[in-house]
Amino acid sequence: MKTLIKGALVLTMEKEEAFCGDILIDRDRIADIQPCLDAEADEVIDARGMAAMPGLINAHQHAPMSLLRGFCDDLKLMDWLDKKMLPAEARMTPEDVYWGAKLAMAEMIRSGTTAFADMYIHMNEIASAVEEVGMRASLTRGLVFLQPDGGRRMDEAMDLVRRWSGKAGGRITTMLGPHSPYTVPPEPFREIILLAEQEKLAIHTHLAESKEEGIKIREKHGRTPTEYLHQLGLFDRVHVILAHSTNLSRRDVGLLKGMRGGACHNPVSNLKLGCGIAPILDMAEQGVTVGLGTDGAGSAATLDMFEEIRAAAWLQKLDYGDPARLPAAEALRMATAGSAQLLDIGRDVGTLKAGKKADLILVDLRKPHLQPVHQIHSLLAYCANGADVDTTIVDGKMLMRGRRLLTIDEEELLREVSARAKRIVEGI
Ligand SMILES: N[C@@H](CCSC[C@H]1O[C@@H](n2cnc3c(=O)[nH]cnc32)[C@H](O)[C@@H]1O)C(=O)O
Ligand SMILES: [Zn+2]
Repeated sequence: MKTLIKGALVLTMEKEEAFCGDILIDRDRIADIQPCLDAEADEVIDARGMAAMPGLINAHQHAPMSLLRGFCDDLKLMDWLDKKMLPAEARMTPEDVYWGAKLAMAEMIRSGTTAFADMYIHMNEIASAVEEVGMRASLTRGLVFLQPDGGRRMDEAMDLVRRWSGKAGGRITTMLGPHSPYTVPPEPFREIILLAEQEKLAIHTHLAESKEEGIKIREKHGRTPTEYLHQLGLFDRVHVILAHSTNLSRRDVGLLKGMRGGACHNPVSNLKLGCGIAPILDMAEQGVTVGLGTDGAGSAATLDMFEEIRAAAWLQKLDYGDPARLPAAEALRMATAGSAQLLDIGRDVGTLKAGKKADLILVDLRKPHLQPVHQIHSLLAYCANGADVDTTIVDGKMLMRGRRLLTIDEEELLREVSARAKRIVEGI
């Protein structure tokens, strides 16, 4: 199966400049990108007036939390989590999680996201939904060690790894997910790191999201959350995704130097929960990879990565009082190549290049807010919204075309989620 995309404004993210050109997709991979291709193809997409760019990659998500969107906003992080999210999650059945994950994927595909990293429960259902829908995902079972559970969570974590690593034609990968410094004590954290080393798995965790977390960890361990994880050996032994990394001192940033993986910045969630501005430019200066994510829709509100790109840029400009900080092209790079590196799939996705997987989107520029086209990076970073995405392709397969979802029955989806969401939050 060959698809030829004709006449797009192509932003490869490999080269600085965009150019008008054609993209040939052969099965799951990009076969060629040239100003003009005269190739045979089973399907030709007329992409004149559209920008083609790598699919956006959401490097930190709790997909089924879409069922909890808008149910308890404007609360402090720890209250939000302990009093609202955890009780609601305790009521979620595996089927709820399946439909919640599908709801999130419908929104992600509609807004140009092609891959995501997820940490949640009932991972078997999330993996099945990913397999069915056609997205790419790095999945982890979130591990919280506040009460003894007889090893159930760890068993589920390894069950996910054994069952699903490399499945769905390689679209699904897995990691281990110790939730955070404040929910995982030193002993289990050490064991997880050891297991990750032995099994060659990466780790996905939350770090230093709120000021309260800093106070908690100092009381318990006499150090900052970053020092705590550093002392456990996390940064020099395995590939890690560090979600948030909001409250980091200069010294903390120094401790990340040389780490594999990097930080996933979630600016909208940080803004909404009043958590602070992550020092992502300091991290990047130390050679630490920075990617972008939304966090679950419970905290972030939407899963539109264009909002994150914009918020990331705005926050750095505001923080430094300097509009030259985090220019448009760099913010776009974080949401594509940066996040791809965090998911450890940078060889295959994150830029458009012959030989790489065909994970890409077409953004329709024929709209008043996206004209005229002086500077395509600026338009995409500062003016575009998820709703401007016309076509979403993952692994060479069309998941949305002309804004119509091709692998999800939206009517059925909306029916399922409204009844389930109501039941889950009743009385909380
Ligand atoms: N609660 C699960 C394990 C954790 S899954 C991932 C967890 O992260 C939680 N979560 C979502 N967003 C955030 C955030 O911003 N900070 C901290 N935790 C979050 C989410 O509610 C979910 O409980 C259990 O009992 O086994
Ligand atoms: Zn999170």
